[in-house]
Amino acid sequence: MTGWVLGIIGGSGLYQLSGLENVRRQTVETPWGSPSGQLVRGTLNGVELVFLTRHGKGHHLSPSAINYRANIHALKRAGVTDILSLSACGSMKEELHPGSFVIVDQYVDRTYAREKSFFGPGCVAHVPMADPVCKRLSAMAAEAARSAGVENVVEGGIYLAMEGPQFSTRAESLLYRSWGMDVIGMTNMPEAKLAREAELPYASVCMVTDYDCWRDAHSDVDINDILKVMADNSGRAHDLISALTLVMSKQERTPDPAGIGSVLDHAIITAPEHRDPDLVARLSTIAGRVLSRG
Ligand SMILES: CSC[C@H]1O[C@H](OP(=O)(O)O)[C@H](O)[C@@H]1O
Ligand SMILES: Nc1ncnc2[nH]cnc12
Repeated sequence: MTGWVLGIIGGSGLYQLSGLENVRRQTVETPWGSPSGQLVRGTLNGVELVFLTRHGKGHHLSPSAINYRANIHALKRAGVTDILSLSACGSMKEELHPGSFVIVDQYVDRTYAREKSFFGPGCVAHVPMADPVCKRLSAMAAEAARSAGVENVVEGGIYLAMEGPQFSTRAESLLYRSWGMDVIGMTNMPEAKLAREAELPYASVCMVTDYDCWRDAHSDVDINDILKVMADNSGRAHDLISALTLVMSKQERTPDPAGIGSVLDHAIITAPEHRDPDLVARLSTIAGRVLSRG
């Protein structure tokens, strides 16, 4: 064992992991409600994995209905050290053709109907989000994607997170393009923000399924086309995960060099005597490390 416990959040088209050994399923509840489904634990290449399907069994949760706080809490409670997200996404750039894997490194968050923080009245925290993903895990994921034979692996890119569930209008799509966005999806926010609050390094592999609707009116994004491309992508996503665990199995985990694991040290600004004891209790898994200091 090398200290890595990899949490995997599987998005559209990635509903289970194959090849896991010693599989255990856990139904968990959290102070924020229920996660999307059971946690599936097991080992791959000797590395402990905890898998969660983002949209739940049979894809019954829309992006706005996903309980992102419960998902991140459940993974933290399960002892994961790092989170890898796998997502379907639309492309905003000609060169990011369907089948490309973009390891995004920035976000523009346009979602508005979701709970975005574990903190709130009675315990306020402001964590840094300038670099929203873990550089180390992203680089490892990119390397793993290349060894899985993905033809176009792109390191870095801006993900526009939209509320959905409807796809964008053509005017919106053209606007996001003019902003320089690379890919578009509906789920990585507030997931990445919550992972940061939970002091968990997060990286996101975005698998391009379509050109949204900016490019060619004859091939506007369509859910059936997305699912066909995802079916192709999911084999490579499995190979990527396997390659990533192989690297992890040979490398002892050290704390994230960017300090993500201690980001709450200076983020909580509510004076101890003004903290809401109920919220503090709900925060014990996420922030107990610092809140217990008083
Ligand atoms: C099924 S296409 C739209 C859907 O797919 C993406 O979800 P995920 O990130 O979980 O793969 C996208 O964000 C939308 O929610
Ligand atoms: N074009 C698109 N817009 C938003 N989410 C997506 N997921 C996959 N393709 C998408």
